[in-house]
Amino acid sequence: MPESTTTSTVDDSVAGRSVSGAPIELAHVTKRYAGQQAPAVDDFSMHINAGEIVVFVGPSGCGKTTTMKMINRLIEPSAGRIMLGDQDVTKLEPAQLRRRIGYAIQQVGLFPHMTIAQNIGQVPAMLKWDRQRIRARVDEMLELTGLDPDAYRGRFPRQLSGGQQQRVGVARALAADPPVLLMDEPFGAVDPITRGNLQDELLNLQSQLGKTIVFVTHDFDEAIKLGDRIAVLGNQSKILQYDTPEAILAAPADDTVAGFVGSGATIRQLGLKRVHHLQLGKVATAPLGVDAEAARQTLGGGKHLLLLDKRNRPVEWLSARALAKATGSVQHGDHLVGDTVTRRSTLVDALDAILTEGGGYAAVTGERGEYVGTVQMEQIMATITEIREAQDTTPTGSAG
Ligand SMILES: Nc1ncnc2c1ncn2[C@@H]1O[C@H](COP(=O)(O)OP(=O)(O)OP(=O)(O)O)[C@@H](O)[C@H]1O
Repeated sequence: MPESTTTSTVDDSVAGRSVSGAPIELAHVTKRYAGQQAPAVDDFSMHINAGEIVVFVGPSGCGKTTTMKMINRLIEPSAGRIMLGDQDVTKLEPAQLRRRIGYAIQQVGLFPHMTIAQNIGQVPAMLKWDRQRIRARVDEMLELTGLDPDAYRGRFPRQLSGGQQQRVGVARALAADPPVLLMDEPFGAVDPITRGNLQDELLNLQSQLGKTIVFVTHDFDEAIKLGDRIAVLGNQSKILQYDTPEAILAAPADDTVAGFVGSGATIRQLGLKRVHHLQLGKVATAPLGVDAEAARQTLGGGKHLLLLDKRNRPVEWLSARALAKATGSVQHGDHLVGDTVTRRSTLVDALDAILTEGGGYAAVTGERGEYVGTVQMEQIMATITEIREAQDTTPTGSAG
């Protein structure tokens, strides 16, 4: 007798990553809005692998959001079929669909009169989980998205920064452990530094969770950073190219896609490389409150001392010049650490952080924000030179 195979959606196609997501299949999907001549989405077909992040990128009004919202039936397709694993989404009950598909959007959409815990626990509550299980899940989700449960579960949305609200939005979308996550410009409304951090956190989370994620953005650099695959869409959601970021950058399918890749191609290639591809450097570090004389010995001939808090997180830079005048215990540096990167950050993020910091390098932090090393301007410049040299020797059109 053949061994029974489950209809489990686990797929090990994403190398080295655990996968809990389900594949999505869109077949000949069309959307016609009432009163519109042309369809907003015209005969769209796509297979999305389980456990991958697929980014829809394209000009405003091309149909990205409409296409995505048909997957969870916030918009009903006019024609075509959408399968989630082996289930036809049009045949699922709305509650079942919400459990299977998490949803995070730019406007976040947290309920202002509900606490953070109530917001995150909303779908589990709808699914009638018992209170203890909801409470445990809320705390787990807050931890996972980098918010201290004790500090945040009882707060209201207005008591959080924009970036923290986005984290709660992601926590809420993940609360019922759906295999699929739809994200519509979820980081669109925050400043560039917070945005870079949220992107890093999403990648970190995804490496643990392996969901199937459909992500909509206008921003091609965001697509390169997050996407296992990018779908470049034209009008009426026509798929101009659907491939890995590397393949699209190396060989854009047509002039429109090439226009997206644009003249900043070298910088964009830099967006494919991550900090973990580089050997991290070191600077002298010392805890806040260090004795000035001991700090001078630690610094030796270095230009800057990096001051760390109790949890080894970088907080302030202290220049050799300022340290020379210091006496007693050092409580402050001469400028705050403005931006840091993680090993998952791209070299574009690293370049940004280095320019923000102004000293020729930026601190790299680990999973809990602790200092692990530095990335230096010279390393970025060397990588740019390598990319340019490779471009000069790669014949056009070859996907290297
Ligand atoms: N409810 C609606 N009724 C009629 N037309 C609509 C409706 N929603 C969207 N459209 C039209 O459908 C097309 C696709 O819109 P959609 O919001 O999917 O595009 P998009 O690529 O997500 O745009 P953006 O990047 O600006 O958010 C647009 O021409 C839009 O005007």
